[in-house]
Amino acid sequence: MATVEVQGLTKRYGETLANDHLEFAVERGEIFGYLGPNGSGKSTTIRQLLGFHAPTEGTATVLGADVRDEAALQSVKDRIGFLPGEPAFDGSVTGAEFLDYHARLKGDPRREELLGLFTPPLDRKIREYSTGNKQMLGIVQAFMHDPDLVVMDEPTSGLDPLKQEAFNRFLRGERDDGKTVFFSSHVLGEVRRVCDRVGIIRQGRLITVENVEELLQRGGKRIRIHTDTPLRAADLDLDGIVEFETEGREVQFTFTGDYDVLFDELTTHHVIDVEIEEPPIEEVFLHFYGDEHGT
Ligand SMILES: Nc1ncnc2c1ncn2[C@@H]1O[C@H](COP(=O)(O)OP(=O)(O)OP(=O)(O)O)[C@@H](O)[C@H]1O
Repeated sequence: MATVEVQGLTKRYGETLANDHLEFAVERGEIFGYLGPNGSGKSTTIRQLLGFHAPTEGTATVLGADVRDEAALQSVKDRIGFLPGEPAFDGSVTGAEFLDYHARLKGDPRREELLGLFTPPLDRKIREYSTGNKQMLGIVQAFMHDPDLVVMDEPTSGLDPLKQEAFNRFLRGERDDGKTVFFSSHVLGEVRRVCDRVGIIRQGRLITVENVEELLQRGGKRIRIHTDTPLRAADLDLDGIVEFETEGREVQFTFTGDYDVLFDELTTHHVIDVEIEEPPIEEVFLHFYGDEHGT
């Protein structure tokens, strides 16, 4: 049985259909990214997986427990770690006191190991913490009892790039040890660096579940080129160019075609500067998943 199995999961808040008959599974030993723009329904799914909100229709199982069955879910809770999107810390306690509290609830065999990697200032009151320090404290809390499944809502917001990389390395190690990680994000770059597969949600509906490599191939890259004479779209008549924009001697477009063909073409122009970036997530949704999924 998969570690997480979502079966027709549906959640309505009044008129809002926040999750619409979702179907997907997260296998043991994978890092699964749950990607979607703001308000698409990611946190709603997470709240149901953890039993905070009841599904309107459908259900999910987590480590074999049906999320509608409070007793079953309770029996697997100490095998689950959770990092909320906006952790509600009590600012008047120190980081150490916060971890002590959680340790009493579920244990902390990996606390010291995690504090070697993530370094919140434990003796200070949480109200004095920076966003990144709070995030690190939340990460230690989520993993210190050595859970089999960790669910995280936008985990790397606030971490600096070095800590983010340390976190990604740590997650890969957990995955290799057979742990399962489910995390939501609205940042394609965050998901691509660490996830094996990604589910894309938009307006409550699951658009696709893909391997990250496939997603990136479909998503293309945003390319910005500065030339000494203005380029027009017609000068770059290549397959795979969309969203072409020009401003003075700079052009920008999203490219999903063959890089060799693009670079050959560019040798016929005098290029002063080139930037290649991840496309904005909305563009991936709009251009590669199309309007039939609802805009
Ligand atoms: N408790 C609630 N009551 C009413 N509507 C809600 C509630 N929680 C979420 N919603 C609505 O459900 C939809 C999905 O919200 P959700 O928070 O799940 O999105 P999200 O993808 O997690 O967004 P973000 O990336 O901004 O956190 C939104 O339209 C939101 O306004």
